[in-house]
Amino acid sequence: MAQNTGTIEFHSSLDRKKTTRRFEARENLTAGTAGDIILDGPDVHKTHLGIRFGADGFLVSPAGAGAVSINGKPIHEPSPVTDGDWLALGTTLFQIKLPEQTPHTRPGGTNQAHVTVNDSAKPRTLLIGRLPNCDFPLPSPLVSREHAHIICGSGGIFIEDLGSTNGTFVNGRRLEKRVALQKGDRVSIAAFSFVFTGDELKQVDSSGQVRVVVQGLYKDVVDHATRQTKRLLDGIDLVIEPGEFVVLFGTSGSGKSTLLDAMNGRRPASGGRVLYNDTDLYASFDSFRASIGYVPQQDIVHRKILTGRALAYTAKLRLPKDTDSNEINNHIHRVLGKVKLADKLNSPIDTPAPLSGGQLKRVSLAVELVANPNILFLDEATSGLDAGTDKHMMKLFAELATDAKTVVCVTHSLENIDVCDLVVLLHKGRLVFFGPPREACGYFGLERLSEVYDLLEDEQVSADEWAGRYRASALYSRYVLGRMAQTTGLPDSAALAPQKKPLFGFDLRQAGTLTLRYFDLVLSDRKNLLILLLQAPLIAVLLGLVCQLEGDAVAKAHLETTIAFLLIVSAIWFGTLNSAREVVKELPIYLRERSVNLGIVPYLVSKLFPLALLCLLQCIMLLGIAHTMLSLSFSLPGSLAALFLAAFSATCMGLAVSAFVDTNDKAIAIAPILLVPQVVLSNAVVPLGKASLWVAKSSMISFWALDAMKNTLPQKTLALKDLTGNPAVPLTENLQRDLAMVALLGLAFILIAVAGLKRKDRPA
Ligand SMILES: Nc1ncnc2c1ncn2[C@@H]1O[C@H](COP(=O)(O)OP(=O)(O)OP(=O)(O)O)[C@@H](O)[C@H]1O
Repeated sequence: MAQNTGTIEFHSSLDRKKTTRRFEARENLTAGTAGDIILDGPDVHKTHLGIRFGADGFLVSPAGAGAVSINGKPIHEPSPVTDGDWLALGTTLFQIKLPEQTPHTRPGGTNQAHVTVNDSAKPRTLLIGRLPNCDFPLPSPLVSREHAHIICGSGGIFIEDLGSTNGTFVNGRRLEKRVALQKGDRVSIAAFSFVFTGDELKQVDSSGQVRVVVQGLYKDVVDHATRQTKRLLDGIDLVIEPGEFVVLFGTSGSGKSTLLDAMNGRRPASGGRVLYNDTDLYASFDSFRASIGYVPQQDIVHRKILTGRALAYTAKLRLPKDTDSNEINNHIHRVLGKVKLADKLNSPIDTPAPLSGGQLKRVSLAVELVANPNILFLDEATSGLDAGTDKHMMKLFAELATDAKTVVCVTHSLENIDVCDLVVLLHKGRLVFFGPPREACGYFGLERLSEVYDLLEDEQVSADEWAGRYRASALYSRYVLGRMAQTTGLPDSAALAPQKKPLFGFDLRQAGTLTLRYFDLVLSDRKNLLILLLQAPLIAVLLGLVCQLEGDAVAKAHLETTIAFLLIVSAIWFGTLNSAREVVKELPIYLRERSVNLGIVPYLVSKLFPLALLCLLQCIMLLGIAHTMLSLSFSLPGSLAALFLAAFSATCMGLAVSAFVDTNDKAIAIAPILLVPQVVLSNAVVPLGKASLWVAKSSMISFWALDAMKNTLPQKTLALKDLTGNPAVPLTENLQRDLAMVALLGLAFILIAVAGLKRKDRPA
């Protein structure tokens, strides 16, 4: 029997906005940026689509010149749409939902929710990608244009990744080669999950939304002070439905950050489980990595560059390689609009007109939203903000949740907690309340929720008792047990060990983007750059004014050796101080990017290349001025090579320091500890004994660089003998070997820097 009314929903892939319209029978409407139904997108026309509801359901057709396709097939006439279809208006995809219609497979077609892959005896290859014209369009910025192939042949059904940036995963394992799909296999691409039923790849979640189940979670650590095992979380059970905004609060030290990090996989729990859409998070972490948004307490944005540029670099680092500049600009406009900073696109984050604390937090949030995550974790994202800004931020988080993102936020401020769907209250690592905020006061018998802290601190009732009371409550039955009952069994993938990140993987594009960003940062901080560039000429002029090359040939040779020593020490000083803070000063950003997809080697290369250029400029000025003022007799190319290599190896030493420490102060404090031995063991200040000579040869840049400098003196100077008959300029090795040793030490420091950064991968 024909229905009199029908509802159609358009879920935008751009911002996950849902647009719903109820139709009367035989009603005709248009959709577009100025149609009866407003649908937005970069190339959506004012009236782009005609829609008619009748006895055959919904029929859509192009209403003007704009291209329309359904599931990748262009249409020119009225064509039916069914639940789960992907409708493309230009390049903007909308998933159609027909709430009153049972989902079914389009006959002979490729309905997105249930893709029949072996309905043909003929071998065929289906393309999965983010564009509408794919056989299998997955509208997410994290999906590559040509992401994966499904190959249906007589030997079975295979899946193959096409070199995508964010990977194709089968049962939580990133695909490295073509594999045959087995019944029950879970395929994940970005936040989309499918189960292979034998003849269908069935989408198990809609539009990539995330449902979180936390079951029996506990976390043990060894307390460094007492050497005893300490339980930070105990028996945590929660279920968060897709699109819910959940606030985590509790007394100080109650385990909020620990729980947040256990739920997002940054610091996994010791036991229990965390499921995202019924898939074990820890076992399949790599498949979720790119689609989890995380805003830590510290800002994750470089302050020295323009807002739009900071976001563009993030987009280039996180989005697939084939994302073009138009798409990146669209994403930047989308996220700045979302965090209500559209007018700050070309504003500097820091000077001359710094963004406010709230605006800075919103930029950090925008950084995370660039990849359009489906689940967003915010750790005290409103701390330090005034009450008004806190309110705006909380409302913003609630709006993000209405865009079908699951949002979990730790906060201390309870003033604006009403805007969230559910609150989690922790006390001494135990769950003492999980339910709607408006029910919390009634549950605890309080007038204001802020009084709950005093109630919990009252030692008469222990944390275990509070947890027990909650487990016995109707709220626990409704919000934990009731929801938990809808969770399917633990998937097989839970048994898998997480894949290790390759240590020496090198992504040229990533290295290029990071290098450009680093150049941008160095050039934006003009005052600092000027100070760095002025150091060398100032020292060179000082040397030129103080030193006089006087006396006989031997005295002059000794003086030139002393000047060489001073130049080498200056170069080592420049190199170390140029780099000693370069990692640690951006540690929160490094850690966040590393947790997504940052490679250690591309990261270090991006630092080394600009810093090498800086060293070269400094050494040219240092040597050029000193050489001219003092008429030195060192060969210019040879001595420049020795100076530059010394400065560069010292840069590597500074990076190694920066990679191991966790604060700027520590980096600055350690630098002299490394620099003083370079002076003492250079073989220029004090004569070296057997042991000290061995230490100098095996670890001192200054020892080999000074020997290299001396080797560039003219032969007649090197042939001079002093009064005792010994060479006036004693040498240890020839120039090539000296330079090779300096380079080798630089390489060793780079390896130490790699080890320091690798160490930071360990969860706390
Ligand atoms: N690695 C660790 N070893 C020992 N104790 C730890 C470790 N990590 C956290 N803790 C302790 O566990 C407790 C919970 O820490 P967590 O940071 O999760 O609390 P929180 O509720 O977020 O605290 P706050 O509100 O003060 O930020 C704290 O008492 C903390 O000192």
